[in-house]
Amino acid sequence: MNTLSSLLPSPIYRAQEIKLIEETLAKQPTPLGLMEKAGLAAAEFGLELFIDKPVVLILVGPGNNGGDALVAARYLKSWFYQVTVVFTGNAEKLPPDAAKSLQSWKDAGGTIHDSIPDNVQWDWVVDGLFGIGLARDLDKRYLDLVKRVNQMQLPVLALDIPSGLDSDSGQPFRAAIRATHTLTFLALKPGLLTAYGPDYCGEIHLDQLGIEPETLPPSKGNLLTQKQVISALKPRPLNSHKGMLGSVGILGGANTMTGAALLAGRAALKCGAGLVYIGMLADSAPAVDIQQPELMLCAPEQLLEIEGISCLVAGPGLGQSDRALALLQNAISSDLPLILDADALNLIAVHPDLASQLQNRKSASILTPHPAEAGRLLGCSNHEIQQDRIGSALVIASRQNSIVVLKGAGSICAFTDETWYINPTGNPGLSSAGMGDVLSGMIGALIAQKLKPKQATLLSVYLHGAAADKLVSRGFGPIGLTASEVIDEAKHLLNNWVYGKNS
Ligand SMILES: NC(=O)C1=CN([C@@H]2O[C@H](COP(=O)(O)OP(=O)(O)OC[C@H]3O[C@@H](n4cnc5c(N)ncnc54)[C@H](OP(=O)(O)O)[C@@H]3O)[C@@H](O)[C@H]2O)[C@@H](O)CC1
Ligand SMILES: Nc1ncnc2c1ncn2[C@@H]1O[C@H](COP(=O)(O)OP(=O)(O)O)[C@@H](O)[C@H]1O
Ligand SMILES: [K+]
Repeated sequence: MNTLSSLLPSPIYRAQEIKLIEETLAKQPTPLGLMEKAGLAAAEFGLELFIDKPVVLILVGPGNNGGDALVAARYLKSWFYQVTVVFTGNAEKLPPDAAKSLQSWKDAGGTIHDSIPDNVQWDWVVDGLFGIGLARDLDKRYLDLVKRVNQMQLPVLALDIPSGLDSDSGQPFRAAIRATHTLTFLALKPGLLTAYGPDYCGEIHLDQLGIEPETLPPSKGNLLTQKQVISALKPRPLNSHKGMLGSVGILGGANTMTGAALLAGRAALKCGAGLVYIGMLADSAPAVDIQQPELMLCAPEQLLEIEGISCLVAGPGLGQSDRALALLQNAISSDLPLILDADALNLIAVHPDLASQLQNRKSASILTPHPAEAGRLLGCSNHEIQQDRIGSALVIASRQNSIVVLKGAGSICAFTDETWYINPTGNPGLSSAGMGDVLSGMIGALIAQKLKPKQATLLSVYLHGAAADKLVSRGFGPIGLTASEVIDEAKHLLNNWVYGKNS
């Protein structure tokens, strides 16, 4: 069994893909069937977690997730746990493997309750109501069970996925079990990792049921891991100079939003760009950033004339004025790698000519929308984006011929070749103004230092979240975490990853 942080690059499959894999595996002869393995793995994990907690409530649903729970119940009973099994479904309608598991449970002397008994104090709960087969809102009977379990405030081990959570989107179907632990089988599912998934899953563990990951079909989706993102990093040559480390140009900072451009610039500087220029639109733009005088501030029109810029970031505090529009047009028509955030995205959403200009760019474009910006780009609501974060990110990537980072818990990085990644780092401390500006500056810095746009994007997204996680682990958040703190921590982590020092 693996914890999330110990996973190597790990494939993520949507429910339909998992079902196909399951069908293929079911045809192969193995000493133990998949359900038996899943139930045993769950019971063993329960034993590991709750060895001193003997009284367990097990909820069994109407499909194969319920079958897993019945197998777990049988093992736990044989290990002298006091097991109460609740099954409210129709035994006649159980799928064949689950029906066999029910029979084995009964053969082992197990009994079934058709509702949660009153006046019993359980130590923990196994949630085996629904797994990847749930595709519609919970009906009242299951909704009541879910709510009742959530009110118990007990440790809950969810099998495969917390019941009620959509395993593709991470959205609850009206309600979902709030698990303290989720043991997922065979491979990761996106719903565990993005949108509300992390809120409902608790600690995620994976049991591959003895199936070697290499034998699984290739997946378009993968979990981002530290090992993968840092593979492109290498120490600087001793004989380096600032010209080798690239220069980033930031376009933004209109009236009242100068801070956004400064944050992007400081992030670019502290993530290693050799030179950083900021072209600010504000009427009385500062001539210098007193806190960070290394930044070179200029008029935005002047920025676009500077020779030797390696990479442009357009959007932090850009505003949507005519001047902003004209500058953005120029930025898009440049042949530099381009990161577009915030108002640059909002302008593209309302100017189809800009959108088509973007589609035809020869060099890399990286779009970093949050869900509301993504909704504007696709002409739909924020809610619709969140219902299908992966699909939405892929559509924007394909329509705009761009790399896309759909931000928010479990950020999705999507590419034009239809591959996608989910980022496991980050926390609610990042839900504060300026964090997106920092991310765009970081991507700019890494592209300027000659990382490939894909690698620069994946590394920045992972690093941004990892920096926030580190700060929270040291008590600097999540409440009140600031974008400036994230910049400094990202610098430390990056040095640590390259030079292996606890700097
Ligand atoms: N993948 C693997 O390799 C392995 C998979 N395994 C396990 O199988 C699980 C998938 O099993 P599954 O396909 O039977 O689906 P599951 O989640 O149990 O639910 C489907 C049932 O729920 C019902 N139902 C749906 N919505 C409902 C509603 N709102 N209200 C009421 N009922 C509703 C639906 O009824 P129907 O829609 O057909 O009328 C159907 O009866 C998977 O998550 C994992 O735990 C392991 O055993 C081994 C390895
Ligand atoms: N709850 C969260 N968990 C993980 N990451 C988060 C969370 N909330 C916000 N973030 C991250 O913080 C950043 C916020 O960006 P954005 O909304 O554009 O902020 P701003 O516009 O204020 O700069 C994104 O990278 C996003 O993924
Ligand atoms: K479940």
